[in-house]
Amino acid sequence: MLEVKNIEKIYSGKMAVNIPELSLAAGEAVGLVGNNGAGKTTLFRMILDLIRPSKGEVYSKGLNVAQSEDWKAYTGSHLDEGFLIDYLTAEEYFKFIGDLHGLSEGDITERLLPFMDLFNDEILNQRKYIRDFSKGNQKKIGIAAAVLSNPELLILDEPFANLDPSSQIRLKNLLRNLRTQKQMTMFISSHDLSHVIEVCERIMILEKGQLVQDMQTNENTLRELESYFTV
Ligand SMILES: Nc1ncnc2c1ncn2[C@@H]1O[C@H](COP(=O)(O)OP(=O)(O)OP(=O)(O)O)[C@@H](O)[C@H]1O
Repeated sequence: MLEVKNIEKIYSGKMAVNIPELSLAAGEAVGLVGNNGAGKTTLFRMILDLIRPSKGEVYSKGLNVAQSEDWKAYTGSHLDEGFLIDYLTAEEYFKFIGDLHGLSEGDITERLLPFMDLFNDEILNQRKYIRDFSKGNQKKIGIAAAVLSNPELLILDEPFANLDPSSQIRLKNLLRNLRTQKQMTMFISSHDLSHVIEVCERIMILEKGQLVQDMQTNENTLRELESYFTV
């Protein structure tokens, strides 16, 4: 589904990302963990062609993301609130995204149903612009918009950040359901080790721009990660 080949990103002479090889199979859910500044967002930005690598290429289903637009039709992503249109209401934004994918109002309503628990009556019918929502609620809007098109590939940067504990658990369950019901391929970065392990069957550790570990999740993974990050 996704292949990264010999990718490098250099900022002001400093290597931010340096990954010779990385691939995600269709249907796989992969968690990306790493300390602040490890390069997670930079990697996602290159995968989504939001920034160009200094060297190397990203292929989505064999298409070079820098040379094709076709991958955008089956890719959903939310990296930060910059993805949102903050002068729209949540409903207007969902309609905008739905229109891009040819969805009717009925389709949008139906596809938002699994988000009702997560939305907690604080997102729809609020008569306010996205810019006036809390950071956590903006994140919920962004994640729902990313999932709205029922993408084959879903990329989320720190989806659990800024969410209260109940919302984190609801989001975790929602992502797990998307995996099992729709076989969505997922690439998710997180500082929340326990949640990301529960959603993803494979975990990669990024350190100073390099992939230093790539492991299948099992009952020991949380302990292994905690000991890795204990300094
Ligand atoms: N536009 C930029 N200009 C210069 N340096 C940048 C830029 N974007 C990122 N960097 C640098 O690249 C490195 C990786 O940053 P990145 O934001 O990708 O890390 P991250 O793993 O997502 O961190 P965090 O967990 O704090 O969000 C950092 O050293 C950062 O300062």
